[in-house]
Amino acid sequence: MTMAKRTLESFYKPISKPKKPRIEDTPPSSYSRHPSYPFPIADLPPSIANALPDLPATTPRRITNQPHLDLLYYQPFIPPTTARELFHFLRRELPFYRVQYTIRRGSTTTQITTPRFTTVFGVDDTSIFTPSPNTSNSTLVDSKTHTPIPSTKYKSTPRPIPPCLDALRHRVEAATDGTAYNFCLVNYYASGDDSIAYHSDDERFLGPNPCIASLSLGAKRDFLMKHKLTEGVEAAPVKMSLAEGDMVVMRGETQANWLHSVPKRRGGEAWQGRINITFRRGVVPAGTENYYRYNVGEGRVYRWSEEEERMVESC
Ligand SMILES: O=C(O)CCC(=O)C(=O)O
Ligand SMILES: [Fe+2]
Repeated sequence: MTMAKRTLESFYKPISKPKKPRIEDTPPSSYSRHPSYPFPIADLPPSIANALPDLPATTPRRITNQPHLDLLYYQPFIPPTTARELFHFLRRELPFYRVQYTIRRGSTTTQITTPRFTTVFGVDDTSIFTPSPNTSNSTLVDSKTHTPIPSTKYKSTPRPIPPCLDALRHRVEAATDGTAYNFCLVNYYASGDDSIAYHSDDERFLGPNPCIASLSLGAKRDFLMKHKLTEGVEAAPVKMSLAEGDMVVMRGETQANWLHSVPKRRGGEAWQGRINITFRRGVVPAGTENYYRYNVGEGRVYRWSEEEERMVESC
């Protein structure tokens, strides 16, 4: 075994002891458990939880200057210090997936790997998790009869929104005219190579004129919108540079008429990673199946490693 080299100078300097964290800096984390979670999910630390009642940080700008477009733009919804802390917290504490699926066109099948990490919590309007102060006890019941859901109702395993995201949901609901959201989808774009292609968020699952609230944390990325272009409609494309803490709410006829995307990006700060959280209200079981199929899938669970500074397979 070789001894670690020390410079001559260092022999005359006292070796600094690693700093012991002060008790008040590191309150013990509490965790929420549920049989559907791959591991317990931490609750928000007081430094973030105590900042939530002050949201939104600004009043939104309403954008309706294009046909069928109805957006609310908060710049920001969450102020910088809290947004930074929330970004690191969620990246570290949530389970993520890199979903693979195949698409069949005629006789050819193509294997697709979703070009970002995803995760989802929630269940559509026809079912509800029984409210319980302890997440681990909450079970799925019919939202009308309150009788237990038969295990055959869903192929997927719906998961209750963990308290750390539920607290955020309450603030977002209060800010968006009391819209009740029952789904929380989270995307993690690890670098500029990660993206989401042009799409609209399907009316079939969300009902007509759905309201979708979309929060950005971490690296700034472009959010592009273009009209689906029905005959005789002239609409200019929209480009927004979404910064940490910003929130865009898409409402009214927006989903029915516009597509949106986050394109791949060279350079900039994209390599630092970006989290996007969308809150939505699913109305039919098919929506639940679709969201779990494409945002959780059946593959491996990933978890952020502070040591390796990347998503690693969780054991
Ligand atoms: O990352 C974003 O800002 C958009 C995400 C999105 O459109 C989606 O998850 O449906
Ligand atoms: Fe979307």
